[in-house]
Amino acid sequence: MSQIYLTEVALRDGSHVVAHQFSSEQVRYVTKQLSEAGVPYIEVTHGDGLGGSSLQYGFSKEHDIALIRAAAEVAGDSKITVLLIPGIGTIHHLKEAYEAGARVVRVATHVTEADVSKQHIETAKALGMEAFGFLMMSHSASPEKVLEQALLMESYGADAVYVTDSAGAMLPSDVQNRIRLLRAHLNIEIGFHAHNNLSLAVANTLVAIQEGATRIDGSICCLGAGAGNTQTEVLVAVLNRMGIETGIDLYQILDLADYVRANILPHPQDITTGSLVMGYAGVYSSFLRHAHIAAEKVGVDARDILVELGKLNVVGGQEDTIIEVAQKIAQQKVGSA
Ligand SMILES: C[C@H](O)CC(=O)C(=O)O
Ligand SMILES: [Mn+2]
Repeated sequence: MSQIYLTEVALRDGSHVVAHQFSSEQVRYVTKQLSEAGVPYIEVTHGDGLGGSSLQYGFSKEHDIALIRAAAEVAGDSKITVLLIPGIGTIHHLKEAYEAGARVVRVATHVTEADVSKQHIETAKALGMEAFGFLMMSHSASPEKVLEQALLMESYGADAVYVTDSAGAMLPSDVQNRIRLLRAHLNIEIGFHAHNNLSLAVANTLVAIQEGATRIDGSICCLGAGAGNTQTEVLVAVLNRMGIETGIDLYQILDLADYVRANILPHPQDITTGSLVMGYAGVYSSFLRHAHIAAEKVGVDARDILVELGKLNVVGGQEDTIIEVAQKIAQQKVGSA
């Protein structure tokens, strides 16, 4: 079986969990340990990507560029990766990130909107970066639609395309159908990004690998939005047992997990009722914290908000809808009392 290349996403997807309050010191320490453990790709950005620090998504404690620079200083042989959602992040942000030391970009679009990634992928390639497409909310489109959109990213010059289970809603058969179809038709590598909202992240990741994905995301201690991602240290142990090469040292990654658990995690990354309902209803994982805040503000059940957001097929970038939905539920409650 081919070598698997892991991207550690705790310093980006985990940014949602810490309300985007990572400091340069934390980023420097974690990046150095990840690099020494042999993790090849380390993603460092605001949870919503370059330019995400805003009223809509939450302000960062420190500028993305300062965090990227801190990581790049200690990254050794690992590559610093950034996430960019066109419209939130711009070409200007991408060039700044490159100058600060980022060498890989994942251009993330909603699964039906790959056409907006063209300019960003082409610019990244012109800068000499690796450029990957990242199709968010892939559970919500048919395998054929995911393939159509992945082919667009390939035609723009992407080096790989990720099937992204943003809501942690995919069943193993959903992963199998999508990765199998992509593997049969793409000439570039395929990646998979999971969320653990239904406790399926490791299992789904193994299905993706079995179907030919060679680029996998993990977050140490599950430090990612919702219930977190595929837990890096668990995945490394499982892949070791299966004889699949990752180049990552198990004991070093376990030591770092102990550090992150003791010093960074604000709370254990359990599958809470909120995150479980997200997987069940197919809601974007980074909405969890916003839904809890809206529920408390308006005095309604966060689960009702999440179920309604699932029905509305709300996508990333529509965070302002969360409070509107909460208010509507509160009004309905008053009306029916
Ligand atoms: C901006 C999102 O948090 C990207 C991501 O990690 C996902 O869709 O999942
Ligand atoms: Mn994610």
